Amino acid sequence: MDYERDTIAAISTPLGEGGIGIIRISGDDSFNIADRIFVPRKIKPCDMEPRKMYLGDIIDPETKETIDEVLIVKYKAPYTYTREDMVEINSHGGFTVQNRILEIVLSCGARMARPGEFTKRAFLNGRIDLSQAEAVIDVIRAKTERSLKIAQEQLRGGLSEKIREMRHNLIRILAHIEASIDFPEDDIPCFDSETIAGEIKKLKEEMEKILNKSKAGKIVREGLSTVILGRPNVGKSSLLNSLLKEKRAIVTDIPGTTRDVIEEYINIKGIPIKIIDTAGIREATDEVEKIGVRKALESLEKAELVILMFDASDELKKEDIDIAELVKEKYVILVINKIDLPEKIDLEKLEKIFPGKNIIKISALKEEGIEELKEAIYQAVTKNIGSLEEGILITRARHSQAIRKAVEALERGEKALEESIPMEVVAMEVREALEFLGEITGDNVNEDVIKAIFENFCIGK
Ligand SMILES: Nc1nc2c(c(=O)[nH]1)N(C=O)[C@@H](CNc1ccc(C(=O)N[C@@H](CCC(=O)O)C(=O)O)cc1)CN2
Ligand SMILES: Nc1nc2c(ncn2[C@@H]2O[C@H](COP(=O)(O)OP(=O)(O)OP(=O)(O)O)[C@@H](O)[C@H]2O)c(=O)[nH]1
Ligand SMILES: [Mg+2]
Repeated sequence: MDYERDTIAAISTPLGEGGIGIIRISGDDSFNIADRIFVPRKIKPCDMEPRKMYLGDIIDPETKETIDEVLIVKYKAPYTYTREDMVEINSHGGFTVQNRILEIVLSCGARMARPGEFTKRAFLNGRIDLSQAEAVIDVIRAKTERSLKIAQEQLRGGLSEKIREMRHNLIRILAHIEASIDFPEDDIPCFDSETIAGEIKKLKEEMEKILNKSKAGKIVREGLSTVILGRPNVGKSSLLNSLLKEKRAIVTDIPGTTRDVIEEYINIKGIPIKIIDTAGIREATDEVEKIGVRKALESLEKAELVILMFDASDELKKEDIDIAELVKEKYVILVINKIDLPEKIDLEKLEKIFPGKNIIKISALKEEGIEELKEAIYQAVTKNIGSLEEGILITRARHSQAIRKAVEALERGEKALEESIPMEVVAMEVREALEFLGEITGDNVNEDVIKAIFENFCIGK
């Protein structure tokens, strides 16, 4: 796969007020551009040692106007992030100053980098594989220390190693199969179909074990989406606020206050939980509220966990029961709010609707029972996803799909073995499995997939 060899530039730090801002340049022309726009205090860029910082000024080569006092670093290929010549300009961190410097760099012939293009070049130049490149953005977006740890492990090459090892084993199996095709009369025991079947089974089980934890991986990377549902005024927004410990959502005693869907992350023991506050569900008459209710129902569809809320200080109403019907397919935590007020709710009736289900009693207003609720959410997560601790964790649907397809290919291979279909067919399936695993590391992946991955990056990465 080839790529454009032009020189690219971007602001790699967030735009806005900051101590320092970094503008990055990568490509053959990087050092030339630096020479034209940097006036050193002591050493000219062409005489600068790589990876050393030098002080000087960025000037506009047209007007000779000084733009900023900066530190500049030169990186000589191939020992760089992209494996191309690179320059980093450490300017003051300000919107105008950084943009001005970028414009000057571009006017000297660099092209604005597309999202993820530096990392894409690191991948295309073979410094990192595709799963490591994906880990770069996962590190940046990690929501909890647990997410970060897993992303760092993947960036280090942990997943790549595992995939390489499994591919190596597949190649070994393939060699056995091919030997049995080429020399069928040689009755060497380790080449018989039973041994091959055993080897395939072992590898398939290993892949299945990884797949079993893919849900956990996805949750650690993306968060568990948890929707708070209930009829108007039960205290959904109050609960969101007390979980966040800030007044994020509007709370009033008017039923139908929340209309938009509000999403915020909380961290429960290192697991990111996306809490979604929604409009109270009822037969709305108001046009805006109707849209809110529709959005609430859409959130329910996508949610992995439902916090179903009832008002302890009020009777169970038809609306409550209708909502209970809606969540039947979901993992539900029952919450009774406003326990600081006299209890009016018919708990027995509620228990009948949800037999055997634990009910958590809280007061969102007085912040009582919130820790118990968090513990229940954590329990729901661990019940749902199992242990996070040991072994390799895959965090992306792209990875689990590839492994699933590899497992399916191996299953077809096993079936062919059982049915004594020619060994060539078995070999073909093993080769397929090999290719699917190669999608993860990018050894075998099409350009559209690569494009889609890097499009999701931020600019300057
Ligand atoms: N200023 C700055 N800070 C940064 C980065 C950067 O590019 N610039 N990084 C970027 O995101 C991260 C660091 N990651 C990096 C990874 C590899 C190489 C690199 O040059 N690798 C070469 C040389 C290895 C070596 O000297 O040991 C290589 O692997 O061949 C640079 C940065 C975080 N902080
Ligand atoms: N006494 C008491 N009042 C509460 C509690 N939680 C919420 N409230 C009150 O109940 C009213 C409704 O609270 P909200 O959080 O806006 O309820 P909601 O479910 O988001 O309502 P909608 O957005 O209209 O669906 C407000 O007046 C809150 O102060 C609680 O634990 N105890
Ligand atoms: Mg609300």
